[in-house]
Amino acid sequence: MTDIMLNIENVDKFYGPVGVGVHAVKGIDMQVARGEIIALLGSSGCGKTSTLRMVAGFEAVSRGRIHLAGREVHMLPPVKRNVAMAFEGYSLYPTVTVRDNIAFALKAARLPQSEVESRVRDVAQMLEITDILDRFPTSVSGGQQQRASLARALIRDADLHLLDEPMGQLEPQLRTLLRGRIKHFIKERGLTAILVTHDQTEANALADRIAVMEDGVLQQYASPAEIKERPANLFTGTFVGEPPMNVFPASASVSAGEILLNLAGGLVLRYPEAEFAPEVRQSILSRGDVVIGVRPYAVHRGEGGAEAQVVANQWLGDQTHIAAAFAESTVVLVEHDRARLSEGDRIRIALKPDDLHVFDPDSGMAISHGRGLA
Ligand SMILES: Nc1ncnc2c1ncn2[C@@H]1O[C@H](COP(=O)(O)OP(=O)(O)OP(=O)(O)O)[C@@H](O)[C@H]1O
Repeated sequence: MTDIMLNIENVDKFYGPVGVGVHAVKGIDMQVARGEIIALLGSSGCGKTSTLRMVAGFEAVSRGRIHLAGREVHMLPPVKRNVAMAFEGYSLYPTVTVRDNIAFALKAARLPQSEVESRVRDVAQMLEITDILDRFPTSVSGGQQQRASLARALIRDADLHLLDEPMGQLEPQLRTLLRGRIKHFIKERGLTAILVTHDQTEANALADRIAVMEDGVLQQYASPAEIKERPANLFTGTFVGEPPMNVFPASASVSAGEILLNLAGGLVLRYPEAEFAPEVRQSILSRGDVVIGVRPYAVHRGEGGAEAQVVANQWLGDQTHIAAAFAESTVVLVEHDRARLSEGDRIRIALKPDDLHVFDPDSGMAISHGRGLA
């Protein structure tokens, strides 16, 4: 049986009166296992910070319940929840050194001095802030303050660690280095952590599971690989993945043993019926109108296929992004080598059944991924 550390049950957040105010979080259900790292990922205003703050106790829960480590906590004040939190604006105490800021909770818990010292040393080394430990917060940079705040949270023995955009102010190189170290630190100590981020690279690199949010709704809660391979709906399909998934409206029909996907501009993709499982065929054909999605890495140039006309070709140093006019829209392809293509060149592109994601155009829900049902 999984050991559940956090259980968020049907939680809503209204700013203002329930049912009337801003409905920032809508009926979220989420469980986090002990030792798991979760990323709350979504665009600005999707409700991630509100969710985190309700778990921490800084915002009241409008509806629903939250259990942490077997205790019902949603009515408890923050100090009674045993949660450690690092977030922007959660300022360090200006009158004590960075070292004393980081050590504060451990000293308050009366841990032996030698243990406090060694734990501060470890976390400071991990976050590359050893050299500023004896300075005061106002005399260090924003990025250093952010790491000190992160250290202060990570050093604590808490049931849950909440990290809100913990690396937002750091240089990309340092962020890449620290991501790996922070993950190792959390895993080595068996901590349970929720990270809020709008950076999908960070979510993919750090998290065991990603909770994708949009418009206050939990859109999908799954491992990074599953979200990429089996997006639950058009939103996650197009939000997660860089460059984003290509999507095209299509109407599906069958003719002479072939499935036809009729795209805009009279473009028709043809597949032998046997390329799709019977239940997938039936599901697609019964709807007729669908949206098909294909990841840029899965679009291949070659013989056969459908024609597209290059509108842009960019070499990014390690990969090429090609954009081409296709089905009265644009298709983006990623290739690993430099492509000798100019604007206006005609290419043929193939979309394999294995790489097609099919969605319901009304609900946005996934119908199939590759040859199997969603
Ligand atoms: N105190 C508040 N009063 C009224 N509305 C609020 C308040 N705080 C947040 N909101 C609204 O609730 C919604 C969700 O906000 P929230 O801060 O949780 O989103 P977010 O995904 O964390 O965004 P960001 O990444 O920009 O911080 C937004 O529409 C926001 O304007």
